[in-house]
Amino acid sequence: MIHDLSKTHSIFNNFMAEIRDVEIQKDSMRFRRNLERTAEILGYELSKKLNYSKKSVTTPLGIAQVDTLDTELVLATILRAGLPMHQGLLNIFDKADSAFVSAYRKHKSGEEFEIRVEYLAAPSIDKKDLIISDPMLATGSSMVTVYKELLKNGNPRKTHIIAGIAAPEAIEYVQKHLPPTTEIWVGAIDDELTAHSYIVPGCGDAGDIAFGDKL
Ligand SMILES: O=P(O)(O)OC[C@H]1O[C@H](OP(=O)(O)OP(=O)(O)O)[C@H](O)[C@@H]1O
Ligand SMILES: O=c1cc[nH]c(=O)[nH]1
Ligand SMILES: [Mg+2]
Repeated sequence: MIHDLSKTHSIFNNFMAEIRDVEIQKDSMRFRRNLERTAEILGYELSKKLNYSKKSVTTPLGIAQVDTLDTELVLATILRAGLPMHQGLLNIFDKADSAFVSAYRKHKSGEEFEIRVEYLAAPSIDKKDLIISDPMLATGSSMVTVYKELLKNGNPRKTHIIAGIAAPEAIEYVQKHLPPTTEIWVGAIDDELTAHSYIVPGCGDAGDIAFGDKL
């Protein structure tokens, strides 16, 4: 199931507009903070689909019955660009465990590349709800590769994908390779990919904007 927050009028779209804006992007701290707050909102929307049960809370004046979260979560993200979204998710799911996976495009010839994973630091994800965040879903190959890598640590009960901007190709690819129960929470779905697999209009290279050019 796909949840596209651009379809709803909310302040969320102002944050997405700033993420895309080539002038505002020059302020990398603002870019990172905007990714963080989009993840907070996407995570909040996702939280409505998790499991809750009533608990008694002692207040200074009595006992309150509150429906609180039961679902055990693992928040996974893809280095580098996923880090600000990861922080956003941790801001709201503060009891969750974290998983970090690196993924980068290793170019073979011209436009062709494969995804290389060289770092995985993850807890058991067995029977937990797995949330994988990444600001960009372009071809979807980083996401699918990382998901498969995480399966070395168990089988999640359910998987959620949180992304800022997605290309239609990536949505199709993720849906083909992840279980049918997977839910995709996305800030916007754009038109197309360039020959170098960049999203158009997208926002450019999210990792470089957030953290600077790499050699
Ligand atoms: O859907 P895909 O075609 O796999 O592309 C999307 C990936 O590209 C970006 O990372 P990048 O490889 O630029 O690494 P970075 O975070 O270090 O910049 C982005 O954060 C995704 O991980
Ligand atoms: O458009 C894109 C595609 C991959 N990675 C990015 O950061 N942006
Ligand atoms: Mg990048």
